[in-house]
Amino acid sequence: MIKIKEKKIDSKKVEDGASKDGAKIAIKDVKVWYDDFMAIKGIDMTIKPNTVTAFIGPSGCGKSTFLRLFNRMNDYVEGFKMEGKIKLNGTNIYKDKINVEELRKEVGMVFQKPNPFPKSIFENVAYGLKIQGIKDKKILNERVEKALRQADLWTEVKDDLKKSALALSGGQQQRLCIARTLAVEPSILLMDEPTSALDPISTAKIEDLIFELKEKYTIVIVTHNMQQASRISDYTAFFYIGELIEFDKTKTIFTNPEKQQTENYITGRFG
Ligand SMILES: Nc1ncnc2c1ncn2[C@@H]1O[C@H](COP(=O)(O)OP(=O)(O)OP(=O)(O)O)[C@@H](O)[C@H]1O
Repeated sequence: MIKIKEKKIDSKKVEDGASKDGAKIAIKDVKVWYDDFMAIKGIDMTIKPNTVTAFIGPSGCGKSTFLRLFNRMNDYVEGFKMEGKIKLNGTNIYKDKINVEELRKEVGMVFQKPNPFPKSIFENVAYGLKIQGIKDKKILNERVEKALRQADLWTEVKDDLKKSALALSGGQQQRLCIARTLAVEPSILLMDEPTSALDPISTAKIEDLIFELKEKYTIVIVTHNMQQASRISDYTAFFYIGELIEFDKTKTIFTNPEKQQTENYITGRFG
């Protein structure tokens, strides 16, 4: 739940996903600067609940910057400035009084390189729950098991929960990081090139997982892998030098894009 001033978004509304217009995330005329450099040049986008949206585009076009806006990760970057509105379930997340910790519970993030803590498998998944103040062993056990099952890792690690997370393979570590994110029960999952450090088998596992997770979550993924975008996403956004060139159903983007620039990019003519 996101707390803004005294107002709360009730969890039913969050689960159902959205504001009156059916948007899970509604982005209106968003601009971003790093000091004087304009990295995002006025973007509108509507992301629907329980969909997978892929962000594609050449290196440096602003995909990660745009993704990181959704959980206010750019706030830490020196020189960062943004204009415009981003509404999550109808609530503007750039209002001063927003509770950023609550926002990050709602909007989980998985990074390019798996980054488990140097702790046990159990402690990694329980971490966010303990920060929330959950101490009851039974509840912790249940939530850890649930998250590991959701991340399709439970059968592989259930007898080794005390083992160090660092002893897992890269692919398992990435699923552990997904479990750690899911444990605090977000409704949006942001993934910044989550499979780029993984082998093809681990990548396929994560892709299958993304497909299953969209039943419960709204997923936004940055990927350089065009086949991956076409395999797993419902919608694709093509960015180029800070602009959103085209945003449409993935099938349309990959079979019948409106813009020549999009076609050039997806057919490998540049980027
Ligand atoms: N912390 C920062 N300070 C200054 N400029 C930045 C910062 N982060 C990103 N930029 C610039 O903003 C632009 C967009 O970067 P961003 O990382 O969002 O692109 P990207 O499309 O995700 O790239 P990649 O695919 O290589 O990860 C780039 O020109 C980049 O150099």
